[in-house]
Amino acid sequence: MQNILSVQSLIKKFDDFTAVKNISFNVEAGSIFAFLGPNGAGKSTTIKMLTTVLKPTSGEIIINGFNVLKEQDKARASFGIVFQDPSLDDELTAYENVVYHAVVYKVPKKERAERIQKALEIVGLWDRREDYVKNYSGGMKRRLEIARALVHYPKILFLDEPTVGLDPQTRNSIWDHIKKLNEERNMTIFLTTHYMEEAEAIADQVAVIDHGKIIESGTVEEIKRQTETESLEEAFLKLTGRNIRDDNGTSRKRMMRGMGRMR
Ligand SMILES: Nc1ncnc2c1ncn2[C@@H]1O[C@H](COP(=O)(O)OP(=O)(O)OP(=O)(O)O)[C@@H](O)[C@H]1O
Repeated sequence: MQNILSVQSLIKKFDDFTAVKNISFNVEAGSIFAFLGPNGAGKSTTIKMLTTVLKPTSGEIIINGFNVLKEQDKARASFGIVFQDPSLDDELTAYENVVYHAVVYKVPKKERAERIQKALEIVGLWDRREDYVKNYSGGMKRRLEIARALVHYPKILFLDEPTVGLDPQTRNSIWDHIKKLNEERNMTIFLTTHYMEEAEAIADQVAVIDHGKIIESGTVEEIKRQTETESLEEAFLKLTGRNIRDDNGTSRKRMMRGMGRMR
C-alpha cells in the first residue's frame, strides 16, 4: 500500500525544550490514522509541522509525494485541516464561509458551485446553507468546518480533536460523516482525539505519542495484544500511566474551548 504521508526523524525544539523527539511514521493512503497522546505529548506541535504552520527543527515530511518544506504550495493543496479552535466567520452564511475558502484555495471558478454543493451535502448542511453561522449549533459548526476543508479536494484530511466539546450524539454523527468521507472518497484521515472508544471504533492505524516520542504504533488489535489489554483505553493507560482525560490545566482549557464553541 502506498504512503500518503511519510515522516522521518522529525524534531521540534522550542529553545532548549524538545517538544517532538525524533519521530518517524507512515500513513497509508486511504486509511484512518489516529494520533493519540496525553495532554502536552506533542500532538499539536506535530500536526502544525505536518501542515506547514510550524517549521521543524529537523527531519523530513512528505505529503502526497511533496516535500512539505521544499514544495510547500503543492503539499498544502494536498491536505485539508480542521483545527481545534473554530475559525468560521459567524457573520457570514454557511455558504459564504465555504466560498471564501474555495477562493483562498484557488478552486477554479467554474467548478466552485458544484464542489461547494457536494461538500455541504456530505456533511448534511446543504439545506441550511443560507443560515448565518452564528445561528448554528456546535455540531453544525464542526460539520461546516469539515465541509470547508473538503472543497479543494484534499487527499488527506487532518482533524485535530474534531469532536471536542460536543455531546455524544453529535460526536457520533461527526464520526459517521468522517467514515463516509473515508469510505466513499477514499480520503485519508489523520485525527487526534481524547475519546479512546471512538478512536478504537474508527482507526485502522494508531500511534501513541508521549513526552515527544512515539511509544507504540500499529492496529488497535496489535496494540491491545502488545499491551495485553482489552481496550484501547486500557492500553493507553498502561502505556502512558495516565488516563487520556486526566484533569490538569490543559483539559480545563479544552473544556472552556468546547463551551465557547457551543455558544
Ligand atoms: N510555542 C511553544 N513554545 C514553547 N513550548 C511549547 C510551544 N508549543 C508547545 N510547547 C510545549 O510543547 C509540548 C507539546 O505541546 P503540544 O501542544 O504539541 O501537546 P499536545 O499533545 O497537542 O497537547 P494537548 O492534548 O493538550 O493539545 C508541551 O510541553 C508544550 O508546553
